[in-house]
Amino acid sequence: MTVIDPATTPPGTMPASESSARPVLQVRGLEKSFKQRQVLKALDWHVPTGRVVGLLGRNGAGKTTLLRCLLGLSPINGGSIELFGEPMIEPGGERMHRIGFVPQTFDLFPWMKVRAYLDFTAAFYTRWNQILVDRLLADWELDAKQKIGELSQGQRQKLAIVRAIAPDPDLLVLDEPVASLDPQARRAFMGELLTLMRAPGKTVIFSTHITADLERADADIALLRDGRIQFTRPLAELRERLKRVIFQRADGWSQPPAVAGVMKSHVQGDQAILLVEDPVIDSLHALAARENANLRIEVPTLEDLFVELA
Ligand SMILES: Nc1ncnc2c1ncn2[C@@H]1O[C@H](COP(=O)(O)OP(=O)(O)OP(=O)(O)O)[C@@H](O)[C@H]1O
Repeated sequence: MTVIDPATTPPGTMPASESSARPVLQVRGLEKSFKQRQVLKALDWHVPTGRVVGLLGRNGAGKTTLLRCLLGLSPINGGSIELFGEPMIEPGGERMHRIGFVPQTFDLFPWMKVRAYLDFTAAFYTRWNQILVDRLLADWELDAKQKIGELSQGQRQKLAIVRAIAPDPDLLVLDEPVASLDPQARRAFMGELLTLMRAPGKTVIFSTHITADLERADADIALLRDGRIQFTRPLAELRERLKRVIFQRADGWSQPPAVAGVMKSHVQGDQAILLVEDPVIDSLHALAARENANLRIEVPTLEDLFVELA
């Protein structure tokens, strides 16, 4: 498979219309290694206030590592992180009241009952929304009298989400928040997320492999690959600008034909399949005629994009 990195979009940049917005998060040159394994490499990322951002990347790409570094939960080896315009050095302080975090797994306080855990947590926050907590417990069928240790994985994830949303955070960070949820719960959760986002100044960053959820949230897509954020772009813009271009001919292809704006390409059977940004349709037709090939241009699904790019 031929891989050509996007030339038009430097890693971590935002579309011009958004780059001037006040960032909730600004990362510059972030380095993170575990012993000899470098996971994040000179990573730059800019997330403006008021967006829902879906962080995509293959297993082991470093999504959890990145989210933990952003929140000061994992020490970094280089670079800088600013949250709400201030350097992130360690978790804690007033700023942490503005951040909600849902970790990938939630296995704290197994001996505590759901209600006791939430009451205990509420005491640390000035903006705890008890009405929302009670509504979500009822809607998501969580038994307040049950011990956390006796909850299923999905129920724990729901509890972690309730706990993260209740303090009315300005920034909500979720690490695969819906992995254990059934389709109904996932849909309800995305609904809550979007409701939360309607308030001005709120930002959500969540990692996921479930592309349907990103589509439901109409999220910006940030792709983490090779230790860097390759791009952050609104889903609608990706849909509009990226096309799947397929050249087919009986003789097949030794390599995909050269096309301006190619992000990735490969040969499969008698087809050359290219992912192209802003394709020039007339040029593609001319190329197909020269190469004696049939041409097909498709709008890729987000899942196609993820498979091609990640
Ligand atoms: N505590 C750790 N010690 C050593 N290596 C680690 C540690 N945490 C993560 N890694 C390594 O860092 C890399 C990135 O892991 P990470 O969990 O951040 O990936 P991810 O993108 O969240 O993956 P997934 O989609 O599977 O959850 C992996 O190679 C992993 O083995």
